[in-house]
Amino acid sequence: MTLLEVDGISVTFDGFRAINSLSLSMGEPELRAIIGPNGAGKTTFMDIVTGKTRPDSGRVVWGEDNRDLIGMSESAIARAGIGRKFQKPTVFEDQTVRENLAMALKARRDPFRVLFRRADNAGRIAELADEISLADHLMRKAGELSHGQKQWLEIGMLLAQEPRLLLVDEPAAGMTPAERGHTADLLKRLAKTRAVIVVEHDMEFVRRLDCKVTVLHEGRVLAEGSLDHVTKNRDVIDVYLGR
Ligand SMILES: Nc1ncnc2c1ncn2[C@@H]1O[C@H](COP(=O)(O)OP(=O)(O)OP(=O)(O)O)[C@@H](O)[C@H]1O
Repeated sequence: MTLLEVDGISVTFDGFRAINSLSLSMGEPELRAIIGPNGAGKTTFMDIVTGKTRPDSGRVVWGEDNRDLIGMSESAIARAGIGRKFQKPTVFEDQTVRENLAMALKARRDPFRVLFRRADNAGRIAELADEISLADHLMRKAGELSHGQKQWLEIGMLLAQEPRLLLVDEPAAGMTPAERGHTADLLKRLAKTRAVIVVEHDMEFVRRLDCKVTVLHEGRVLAEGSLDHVTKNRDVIDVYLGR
């Protein structure tokens, strides 16, 4: 089913059109990589979907009841089920992995959870830690983790919110090759039950994701398809070679 339908959005900053009639559709579940040269509009696209930037025109249609997200606050969009992972990890370094995950679970405002006071928080923390491969690190301070582990912890904290769509910005940046492989596997696993959009420059990483790729250029979709398909596209080659 279609979870997110971005329909003809445009944004202009001081006369410069950063997003130009961009349309894109995401299924649930689906894993999608968004690539594109610097300034292509990838960050602005995520800013629009998460409510940080309001487009001048177009619609962002969400979920079964076709709700238009435009005009909704960032927090309302997060509550509707869209989680965003920024490039830099923002975990609480002085807290343990367990405490970070517990805080993220507490932040989740689900009326049913409040009503029934779910006693299985410890169980959920264990599940989350397992999912992000930090089960053996629950008592460590987040500040002691490697860069990759911090990124996974933050993904775990987002998962505590049970998002239906996860936007992940350059997850492979700064990671060791082993961490990159692990992160690709994690994202592929997560995308089996939800929608995951990964914005990434590292083509080797995108190849490992083995998913549909959307190439952005000058604020619009230049090509879409498998990585092999888009990298054979003449327009894509020209853009990447700067011709
Ligand atoms: N708030 C703003 N004011 C003015 N121009 C902006 C603003 N935000 C983005 N832009 C411009 O819009 C264009 C798209 O930027 P954006 O950051 O979305 O690209 P990107 O694909 O994420 O690039 P990168 O890969 O370098 O992160 C760029 O030319 C950028 O300079």
